[in-house]
This record gives sequence, C-alpha cells and structure tokens, in this order.
Amino acid sequence: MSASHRRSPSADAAACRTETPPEAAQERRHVLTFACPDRRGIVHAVTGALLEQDADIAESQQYGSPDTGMFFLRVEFRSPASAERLEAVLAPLRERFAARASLWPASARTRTLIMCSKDGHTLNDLLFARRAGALPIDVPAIVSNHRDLEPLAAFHEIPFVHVPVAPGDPASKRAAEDRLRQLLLEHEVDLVVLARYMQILSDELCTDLAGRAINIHHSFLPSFKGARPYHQAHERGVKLIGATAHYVTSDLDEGPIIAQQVQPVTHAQTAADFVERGREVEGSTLVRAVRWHAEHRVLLDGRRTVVFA
Ligand SMILES: Nc1nc2c(c(=O)[nH]1)N[C@@H](CN(C=O)c1ccc(C(=O)N[C@@H](CCC(=O)O)C(=O)O)cc1)CN2
Repeated sequence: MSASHRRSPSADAAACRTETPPEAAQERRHVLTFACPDRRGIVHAVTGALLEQDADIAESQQYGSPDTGMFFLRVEFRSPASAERLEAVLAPLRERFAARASLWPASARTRTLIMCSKDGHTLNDLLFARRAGALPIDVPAIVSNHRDLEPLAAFHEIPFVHVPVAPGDPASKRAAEDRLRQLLLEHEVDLVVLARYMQILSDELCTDLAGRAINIHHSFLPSFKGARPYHQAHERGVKLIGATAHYVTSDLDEGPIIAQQVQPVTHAQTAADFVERGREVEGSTLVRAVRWHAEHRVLLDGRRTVVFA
C-alpha cells in the first residue's frame, strides 16, 4: 500500500476543510486503497458504503493473492461527501476486515525529495516528466553527495542541497543522513526517490522510509545486484540488460519490485555500450514507478507489490 509518514491527506484536509459550496462538491475525487485478509463480501461492503455517500465509481480494481491470502482493492470515485465523512465511513470497514485502508484526494500531489549523485539521466527524465505534467509530484528539493547536477536543478528552479559523504567514513554517512532527516521533516516529504544515488542507506533510515523510498537499479533484478551491474552483465555475456524500480530496503536492491524494462544487447557490444543502451530504459522505468506510487496504484504484498496500472 502506498505509504506516507502522515495520516492520509484526506484526514488532514478534512480537519481544516471548511464546508465546500455545493457547486464545488461534485469535484471531490478520491482514491481509496484497501488491503485485508481475503474473505467474501469485501467489495460489496466497500462499494456499498461508497454508494451510501452518493459515490460515482470511475475506476475499480481488485486482486486476491493466492500466496499471501491478502485481498487488495483500489477505487477511484467522486462523491459529494466530505473527506471527514468518508473517513468516518471507512473506520468501521477497517475494523470489520482488519484492513489497511487509506483515502487520498485524487488531485493531491506527492511531495517528493529526489536524491542523486553524478549520473543525471534519470533525474532529467523525472524533472522533464514533472514539467510536462506527466508526473503528479512536487519536488521541494534535490539532494546530492556531489555538485555535478546542481545546474540541472537550477534549470528547473528547484533547491539543490549538497550533502557530501566521505568515502569509507561512517561518521560522514551518519551526518549526511541526519541532514536528510531534517530535510524530510522541513519539507513534509511523502516520497524519496533515489535517482542513481550511489550511497547505501542505513538500516534505520530504510526502516523509517519503508514503502516510501524508490530506487532505480540499472539491471533486470534479481540479476546483478550492487555496484557496476552493467559490467557484471557484460562479464556474464547476457543478451538482455534492464532496469528495475523497487522500494528501498536494508537488503541492497532486494526491495519489492514496482516496474521493470529490458533492452536487447549483443556479443559485439562493450560494457560501455551497455551503459549507454541502459540509459534508454532506466529513466522511463523510474518515471513509471514514481507515477504509479503517486497515483496510489502500488500496494505492498509482503516482499512483492500489487500494481493496479
Ligand atoms: N539500503 C539501501 N540503500 C540503497 C539501495 C538499496 O536497495 N538499499 N539501492 C542503492 C542503489 N544502488 C544500486 O542501484 C547502489 C548504490 C551504491 C552502492 C555502493 O556500493 N555504494 C558505496 C559507495 C560508492 C561510492 O561512494 O561511489 C557505499 O555506499 O559504500 C551499491 C548499490 C542506493 N542505496
């Protein structure tokens, strides 16, 4: 389930929302995500409760996982009911089905902090997609352990925060993560995106960011985890290279996979050729994963994801 460090925005919005005039009420679009142990009657109960709030359902997808016994539901709908009223309707359903359920204003944008190092192609693709209106995210800051990509941030008029990490210096890495935590709080960040950020995050930070940090790994996982995956792949003589966007966990490049793409390669290409060909799919894979997360289409099912694309 797409996770946020704060209760669902609808609850926050409801807490401070004044009564919306009737003419604007029909414009209340919401996304409901619901995950619970599978049993009969879930969809009936949830859609019945929405019907009682005069909801018009625009999109509804569901999946029952045979492996985990979990049921997943994503409903996009319009309703004249306030977010506060909808949250009140959800509460008994959470209890009845022991469900993880969140309600999101469909128009809300995900506050996303992007982290990078020296390679800027995936950062560039993310910022281009945002500027083109293809990615519903706001980017309050870009954080990097190098200054190479500061001009790119400046072009997009996004604050660039240089947070250096001295190689092999644990104190430096701890200081960097302390600074990162400050930024996460200061900007009320919902999502962290590692856009070829080449530092391993600590176990503690991974725990705090569970379900809301996405990394792009430049291989078709689970093959070639860790550093220099294209060189590992070239050594192995692969005929496909790829990119994988996944949630970040303390197990390096083992987090739940969100999106993947592959590219054909041949024996005649060098590792450097693989690096160049790989760039063509890394950015689009990361953009797709971030968009799906921002649209609350990705729900966690243990070590795997359910993606209602
Ligand atoms: N806890 C996690 N941190 C990170 C993950 C992750 O899945 N869990 N993904 C990586 C990205 N990555 C490959 O995609 C990767 C980045 C860096 C390294 C690495 O060995 N880094 C060295 C330093 C290298 C340098 O200074 O240039 C290190 O951190 O000691 C391996 C894989 C991002 N972080």
